[in-house]
Amino acid sequence: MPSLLQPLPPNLSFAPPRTRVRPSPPAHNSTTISPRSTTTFAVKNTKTKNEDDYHSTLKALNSQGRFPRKSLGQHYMLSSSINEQLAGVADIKEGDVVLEIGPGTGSLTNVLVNAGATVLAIEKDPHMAALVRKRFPDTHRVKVLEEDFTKCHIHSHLVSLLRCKKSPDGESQYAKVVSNIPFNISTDVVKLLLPMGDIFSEVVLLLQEETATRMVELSLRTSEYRPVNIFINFYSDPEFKFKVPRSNFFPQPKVDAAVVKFRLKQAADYPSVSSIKSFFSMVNSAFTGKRKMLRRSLQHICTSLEIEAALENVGLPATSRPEELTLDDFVKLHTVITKI
Ligand SMILES: C[S@@+](CC[C@H](N)C(=O)[O-])C[C@H]1O[C@@H](n2cnc3c(N)ncnc32)[C@H](O)[C@@H]1O
Repeated sequence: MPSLLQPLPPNLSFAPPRTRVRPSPPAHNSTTISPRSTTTFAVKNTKTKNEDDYHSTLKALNSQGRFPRKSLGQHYMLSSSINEQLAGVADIKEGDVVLEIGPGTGSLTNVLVNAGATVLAIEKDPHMAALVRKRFPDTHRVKVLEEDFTKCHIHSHLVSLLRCKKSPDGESQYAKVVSNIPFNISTDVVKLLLPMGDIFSEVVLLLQEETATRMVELSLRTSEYRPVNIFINFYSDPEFKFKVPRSNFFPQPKVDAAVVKFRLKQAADYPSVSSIKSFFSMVNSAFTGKRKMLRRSLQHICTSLEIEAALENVGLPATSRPEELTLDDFVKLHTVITKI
């Protein structure tokens, strides 16, 4: 069986970085590292204290003799100040329980632990999981699970961790999620986490910028408007926090990133529908078939005449298409249709 991560070929090991200090402005510099003379990874506008992260990230990778794997979305964060901002967005403080998906070299984990959190870190890459375990030997502060997040039973892991942390007055505590996740599992992560308002109060994710914008902006009446927008707003209040230029990652991705904070709703605050499963089944059907009118795409639920009547009943034109309906409109339509 080939190793999950390919060892660095000898001619592709990371060379010691060359550092150029710009004379102006004095507080900022530009550091350039060349794994090969033909390839250049540059970190611009990072403050002097972030150089540590830059060097330690490469040192950690070198210590494993590993080259970042594209299939695992391994773009490591080089700026400790961005990691601190991520923790700040989630307001991490002493005693918090935090889930981190994909800790990588543990640079964000370190910031979370320094802020006082207990971290449950889930890492798919066995080499990186071993690295994080070695870096944080205190298993009371950092618990590392070597698993694929999209397949693990996160709910049971978190529930037992939170039970140990229950406050003396018996009040339940909520965990938080803070993660720089691989871009290719963003939608899966959001779909898994947002309905968990019973254990998480907020989910702070570093996402591809385009995905972040699409998840937060409603884009009603555009082809960008999808069932996932209905899903996100059903379970949370999303907020675009800040953009992260691609130059802050190693290796540098082809796109910029951005931080989104999802404040999770609790079940009592979800829009009132008779069945969440049947609601999302209707929403998904509504969006099948590009630019189809609802009176056609929902025909498997009831007749077109009944759908037209239901649309008019909730104050919408009989010719409505899914991209014209807000979450509230879908909720009202579902209520009327399920009574037919
Ligand atoms: C974008 S890197 C971020 C690493 C680190 N958090 C940082 O900020 O430098 C994504 C990390 O997620 C891990 N990963 C990829 N797919 C995963 C999955 N399905 N479950 C858990 N971890 C995964 C990768 O191995 C990698 O360490």
